[in-house]
Amino acid sequence: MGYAPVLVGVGLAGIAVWALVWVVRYLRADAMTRQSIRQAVRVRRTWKRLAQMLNLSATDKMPTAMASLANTDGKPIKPRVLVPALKVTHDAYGVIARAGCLPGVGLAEFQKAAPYLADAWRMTRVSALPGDRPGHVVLRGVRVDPLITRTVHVPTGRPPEEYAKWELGVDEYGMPVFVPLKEVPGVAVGGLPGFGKTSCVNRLVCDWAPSPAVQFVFFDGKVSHAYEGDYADLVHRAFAFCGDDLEEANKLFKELVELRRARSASIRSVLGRKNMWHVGPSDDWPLVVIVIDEAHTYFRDHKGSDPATKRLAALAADNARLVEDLVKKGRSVGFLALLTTQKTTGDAIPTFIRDVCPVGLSFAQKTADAAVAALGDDIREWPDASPVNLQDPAYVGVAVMSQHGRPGFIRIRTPYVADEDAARVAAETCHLVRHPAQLLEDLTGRNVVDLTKGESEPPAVAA
Ligand SMILES: Nc1ncnc2c1ncn2[C@@H]1O[C@H](COP(=O)(O)OP(=O)(O)OP(=O)(O)O)[C@@H](O)[C@H]1O
Repeated sequence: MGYAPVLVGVGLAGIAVWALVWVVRYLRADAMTRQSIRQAVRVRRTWKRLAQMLNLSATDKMPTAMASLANTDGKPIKPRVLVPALKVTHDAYGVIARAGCLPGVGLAEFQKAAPYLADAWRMTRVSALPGDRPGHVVLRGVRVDPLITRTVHVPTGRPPEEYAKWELGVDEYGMPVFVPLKEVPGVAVGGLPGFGKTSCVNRLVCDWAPSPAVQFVFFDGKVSHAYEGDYADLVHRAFAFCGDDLEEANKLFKELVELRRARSASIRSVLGRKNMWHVGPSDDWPLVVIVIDEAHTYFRDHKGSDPATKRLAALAADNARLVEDLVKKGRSVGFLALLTTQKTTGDAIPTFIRDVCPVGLSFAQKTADAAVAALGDDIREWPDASPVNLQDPAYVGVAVMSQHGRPGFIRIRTPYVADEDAARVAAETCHLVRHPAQLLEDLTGRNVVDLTKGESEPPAVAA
């Protein structure tokens, strides 16, 4: 008994420290997070009652052994009402609650109750998703709509922890969205002008630029010279750049196809594998990211019978053939093509290229047909997610993408990357630029053109 005051004192001190931590966290949080903290407190406080009102509880009529032992007066034992255990955390957008399932109360019941939970918790939306462990669900409540909350991404300038992970932004529940681009040969990004395509690609370039295992080449169909356009700063991190000149583009595409063929011819002797992704990109064998912005410039059919127009038409057809080669055969030897265009219809990006790009992303579109061209026929079955609904200026920077491994589409708020930040990253990382053809020649001791002839196996080089 003599220890009781000490124990009470320790308990009170613990509570005081806990309260102090919370007060400091609350005071240091921004206005949006503070509101979420208050909401999280209310969600916890009202959960027991609310769960029962929404039929998210179970009744256990069988008395527990302890209750039976304690029941000495023989009165019937009252059934127990079980309420799912709830762990609530918060962020700037709202709350994240992890709930345990009960007999008869699972994911389907939580999904059914989601609109009522949203009303009770004063949220714009509540979603119920499978939890990270079996028998659990995650309830995500957002107070502000993450899709119309503009965000900014400041690139760290540090190499990415994982290769080829494309961090895109947050979904409509404020949860981070990323796409693994390992083993992906092509990405097609569509959307009306000024809705954020270039900014979205900028982010990828800025995030990956600090890694020497990635080399970039830019095609910008909107400008004649690199210093004029969106890539004026990023170009310093590229081993090659091409503007809207079809002839120059054709030459550069041809060089890239030569490089692709040379890599295919030598990959086994250099890397000891048939697929670069089995070992991952390296400083000597980097992932070659080919950004083709305003792609329609290079592939558009030119109609006319005069010699100049015929020549342009021939170049455009040849460009399409070359890019098809890079997308269809480049994956295993470390090529990734990122094509952006305003309308991903067949006249802008030939369907034989677009249809082999496994990842498709669309910013706002004007018509349902343009949405189908960008995202496939399935988008007709998900009208709520259609990029046609994103034409309001509030949705600049919002894209639609098909869900990986699940039916349906997700909408993503991509962040804005300021030009100054892109310039900073490019300046800090420009010393990492290497021409992949030169790197291959250093590895094999042979010229890229000789390698593609394949008359004999190139000399073996240690991986
Ligand atoms: N994610 C974003 N969040 C907020 N604003 C953005 C975002 N992305 C772009 N913007 C704004 O929209 C403008 C146009 O963006 P961007 O150049 O990326 O569009 P685009 O779709 O590539 O257009 P175009 O087809 O004409 O090249 C930017 O200058 C910026 O002000």
